[in-house]
Amino acid sequence: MQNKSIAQLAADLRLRTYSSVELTRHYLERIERLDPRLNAYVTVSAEPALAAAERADRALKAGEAGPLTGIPIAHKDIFCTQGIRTSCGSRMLDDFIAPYDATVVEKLAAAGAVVLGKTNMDEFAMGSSNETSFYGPVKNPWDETRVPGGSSGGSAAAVAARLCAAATGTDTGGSIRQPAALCGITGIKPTYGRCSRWGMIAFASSLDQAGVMARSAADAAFILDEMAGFDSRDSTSADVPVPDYVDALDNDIKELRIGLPKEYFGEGLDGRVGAAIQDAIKEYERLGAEIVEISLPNSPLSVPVYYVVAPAECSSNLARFDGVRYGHRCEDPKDLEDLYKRSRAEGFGAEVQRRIMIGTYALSAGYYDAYYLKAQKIRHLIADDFRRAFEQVDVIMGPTSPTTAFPIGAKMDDPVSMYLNDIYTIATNLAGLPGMSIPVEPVDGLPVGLQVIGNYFDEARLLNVAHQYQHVTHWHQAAPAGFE
Ligand SMILES: NC(=O)C[C@H](N)C(=O)O
Repeated sequence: MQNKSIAQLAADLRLRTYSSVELTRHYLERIERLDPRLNAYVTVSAEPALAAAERADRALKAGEAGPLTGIPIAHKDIFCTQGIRTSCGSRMLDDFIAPYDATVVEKLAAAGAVVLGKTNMDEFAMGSSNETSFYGPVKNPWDETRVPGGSSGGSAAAVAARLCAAATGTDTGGSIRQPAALCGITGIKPTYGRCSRWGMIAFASSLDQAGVMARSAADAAFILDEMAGFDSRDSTSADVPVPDYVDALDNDIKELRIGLPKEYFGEGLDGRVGAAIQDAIKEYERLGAEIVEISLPNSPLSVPVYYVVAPAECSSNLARFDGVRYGHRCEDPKDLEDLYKRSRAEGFGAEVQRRIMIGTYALSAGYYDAYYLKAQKIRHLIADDFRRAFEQVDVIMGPTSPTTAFPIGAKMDDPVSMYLNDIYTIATNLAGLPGMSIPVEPVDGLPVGLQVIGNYFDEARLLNVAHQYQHVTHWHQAAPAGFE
């Protein structure tokens, strides 16, 4: 069952080949048996999952089922779930149970999806390897000595290891696409504002966006169909009509114009990863696409710009965790200042503390113009590069990440080399554009992701372009040994 697509699972559920309760028990059994190897889940919510599966079975019997009714999924532990702990990968929220569901959670529940549990992640989504989690690193199912990427590493590993049919993720600088690439799955970060951020714990609010991690573009389309849309509770939510993503999958891609930014194929890119990407692009040429060389001249500045803007917003967003209202509170504080200081020092891990300090510094009087304001100006230049590129091409392609999955521990002492994992993904967030990662031919048995970037609100085209590749290749179907 775990290798079937969402469309196949939905068809089986309708024909009563098995019930949603049976399917849910099957996944729960796999999680119990296999997840101790991976640490992909922080919380498994077996009881509510089985109750939701029973409701789904009743809806299926009554003929009231939608495409996701009874399909078991997982949520990144950054989405608030009423009654189920939401830790955000942090000691700060180790015992936090939200009194409400995030809009994305609410929408998927309304569509009948069953939630198996909450997936591990880098603390407050800060990281590219899942090693900053308070709950310990996640292992990559393709090689358990390596990282799964991050910050949505638990979701990526759970999808790759068939411990759920699909999962939610969030992407601030690459957190859906990079782990999708490193775990050999399909991930889509929609346009900023496409999915509601309400109830999604904030890291950098002008960049954060929810999206989908699945085994194929078709599966992702089914989930995004239900997740996307305007939400009046999120002031940055986009009031733009949502097309039917599943309907668009089979569109013809002949004469598709693909832009290859020269900056994405230069120094820093592993040669064999680059060759795998070039092979995938040749496949697109065989499908009738036209290749255009383009330039995104300001994209090399995206990592430094991000590491001013994201920490600045993080330092402001994370100020709310003060030990007073909710979150970790230190024992026996002497006075209010002691309460703040110790609660925050004990509740936040090293990477989160580093970002709060960088952000506070960048926003402080006297430095604001030199850092934050300058970064915002360059952010506009980066967005302008894309605007010009999309006058010439329909989509942009390149590698998602410069290397395959690296060994656990390899980059933890060197934050800059960790940050460079997102060299190809961050510009998309700064511009607010949608991006995807899809698996291509692996290198030494380790997955490689092709990144596809689209114009604003062009998710339907991204999913269509990815689906057409997956129609003629089988990389997305490969399962890691031991998790088939
Ligand atoms: N949240 C993200 O998109 C991940 C990015 N690597 C970061 O550490 O900020």
